[in-house]
Amino acid sequence: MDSSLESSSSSQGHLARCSRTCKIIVIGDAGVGKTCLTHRFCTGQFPSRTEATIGLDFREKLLEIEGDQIRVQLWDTAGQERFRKSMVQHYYRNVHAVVFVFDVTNPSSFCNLPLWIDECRQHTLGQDVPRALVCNKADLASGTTSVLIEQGRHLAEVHRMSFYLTSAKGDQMDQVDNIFVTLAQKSKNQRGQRVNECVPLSSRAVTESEIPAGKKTDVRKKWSCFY
Ligand SMILES: Nc1nc2c(ncn2[C@@H]2O[C@H](COP(=O)(O)OP(=O)(O)OP(=O)(O)O)[C@@H](O)[C@H]2O)c(=O)[nH]1
Repeated sequence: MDSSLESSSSSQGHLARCSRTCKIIVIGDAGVGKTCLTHRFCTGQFPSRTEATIGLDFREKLLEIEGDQIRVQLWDTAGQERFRKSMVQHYYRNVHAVVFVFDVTNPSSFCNLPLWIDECRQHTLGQDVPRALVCNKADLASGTTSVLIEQGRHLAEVHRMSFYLTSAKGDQMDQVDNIFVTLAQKSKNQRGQRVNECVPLSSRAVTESEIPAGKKTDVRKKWSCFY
């Protein structure tokens, strides 16, 4: 596992020859910090302002993992039911990994996790798809939140997911990186067992045309890491 790549013509050239895409969806209640986590991973910054996600925000980052270039596509989904209804099918198509997020200061975001896990199951995502459970806003954790954190750990264990206690806002960038890099690595290894070669860009699992209309260009303008 290595560093992420800077945007450069040489890396983009190589990417065109040999690239794998890893689509990771980030789901959970409204306001738990999905946008902030994905933004932090892609830019290294905590956004100064966010608005409720409508439908989907799309961000991506190029990683080099064990000598292979991986295009990590993060699908930051809407937490509010009214903003996600029409998009749910898009979220789950060709997913390689899933991140469930709850907010350490918001017990109901934890109580709702079984609903999110169930939604995944209904879209035929089995337990073999690498998944992580993230307890976010660790910078706001206090004595009273320790029970929720332990419950989170336990739930992750029951569902055989990795557990992370993170803050999109805190100093430790590594914590946030770990979530996505580890999932991308697991997904790569899993797929490597099935297909032991690079997937050409033109036939990769998630093509840009699959990103819902209206999301591609404006999101890239705002968020993309290497365009
Ligand atoms: N203190 C603290 N605040 C955070 C953290 N992550 C997010 N927030 C704040 O929580 C609020 C909601 O964050 P978002 O990232 O927009 O939440 P979301 O899950 O994407 O929400 P929806 O798009 O509505 O589903 C914002 O005011 C963020 O500044 C964190 O790690 N620590």
